[in-house]
Amino acid sequence: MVVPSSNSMRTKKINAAGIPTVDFSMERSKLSESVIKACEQYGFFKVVNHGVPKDVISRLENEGIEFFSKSTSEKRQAGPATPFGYGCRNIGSNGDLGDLEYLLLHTNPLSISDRSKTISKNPTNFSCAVNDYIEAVRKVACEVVDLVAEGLWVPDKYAVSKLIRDVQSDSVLRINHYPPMKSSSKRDPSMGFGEHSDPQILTILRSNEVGGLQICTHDGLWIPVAPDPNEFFVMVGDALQVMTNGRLRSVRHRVMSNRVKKGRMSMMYFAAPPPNSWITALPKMVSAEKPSEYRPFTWAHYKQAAYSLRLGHSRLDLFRAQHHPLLL
Ligand SMILES: C=C1C[C@]23C[C@@]1(O)CC[C@H]2[C@@]12CC[C@H](O)[C@@](C)(C(=O)O1)[C@H]2[C@@H]3C(=O)O
Ligand SMILES: O=C(O)CCC(=O)C(=O)O
Ligand SMILES: [Fe+2]
Repeated sequence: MVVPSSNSMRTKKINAAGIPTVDFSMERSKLSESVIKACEQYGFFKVVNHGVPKDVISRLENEGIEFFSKSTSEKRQAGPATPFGYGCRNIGSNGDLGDLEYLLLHTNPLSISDRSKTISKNPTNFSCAVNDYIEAVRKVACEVVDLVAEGLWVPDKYAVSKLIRDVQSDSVLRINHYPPMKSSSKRDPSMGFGEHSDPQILTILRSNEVGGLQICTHDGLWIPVAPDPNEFFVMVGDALQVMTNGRLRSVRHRVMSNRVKKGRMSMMYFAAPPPNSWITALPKMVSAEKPSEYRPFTWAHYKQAAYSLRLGHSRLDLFRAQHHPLLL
């Protein structure tokens, strides 16, 4: 497959099978090594043998199918997404558009139960499906960051997962639906979700069997990701890049919609710390030879910056230690 790179329009034949797979049933020391390798190489990998029960995934998937099959006016009752709720075509509030509709939810159980009333005729079923899914993928996210800490020999192994498990955690869940493109559409492929990195610590992504996701390598080449509804994909987010002082870099990604009969549905858990947490390099990642690349900031500061910028902005650059506003 020939995939143009976003900025340089370079093209290269890419083997989609090149994406690393991490098997959670592997022996622990090998496991942490392979997580670090995948995170360093791509900031992206597939997890197999993750232990999340199939019904936890299918219950949320069915809720998503039911919601997105409603009429536009019914769906709009759950919107607009400011930032939470139902959104259609607008991604955020700064003019980014995509060929998708979505539900964005805060993972706080009270917020979920409140939102459920406008999303489903059976809010209890909806909240249960969402809460069970969040609990399961939070475990996967915490396991991944613990493996990262082990692989980097960080003394406080749970320093990062503690933030994700915190009751004040600002994690969010997003369900995206990319409707199938009409065969008369001239724009083939079209941009489902534009190029960006996720601001949080880590993203756990699952989709149905419809593809479209592409990741960008550190050399600027786009790789299509073959969908796998039974497994999860992990993405390194901006906050983990800062915590590892740039050793792991957040992955830029996008979704292209193609002329397919079925729509793509994806569900992302974005693992985030509480708003008042400081996002700084873990002490183990800083030395005289490798001083901190970023100025200290809280998650609330970072989110505020992210939400005031366009989707594709390389917002971490604004927090570089040597960054000077006049050099913008
Ligand atoms: C254009 C935007 C949408 C976004 C907030 C932002 O201003 C920039 C970051 C975007 C993003 C990307 C990853 C997640 O999908 C998301 C929920 C997030 O935390 O940051 C979205 C935001 C959004 O859609 O509200
Ligand atoms: O829908 C997808 O597969 C990815 C979406 C995404 O990157 C996001 O919501 O941040
Ligand atoms: Fe994303």
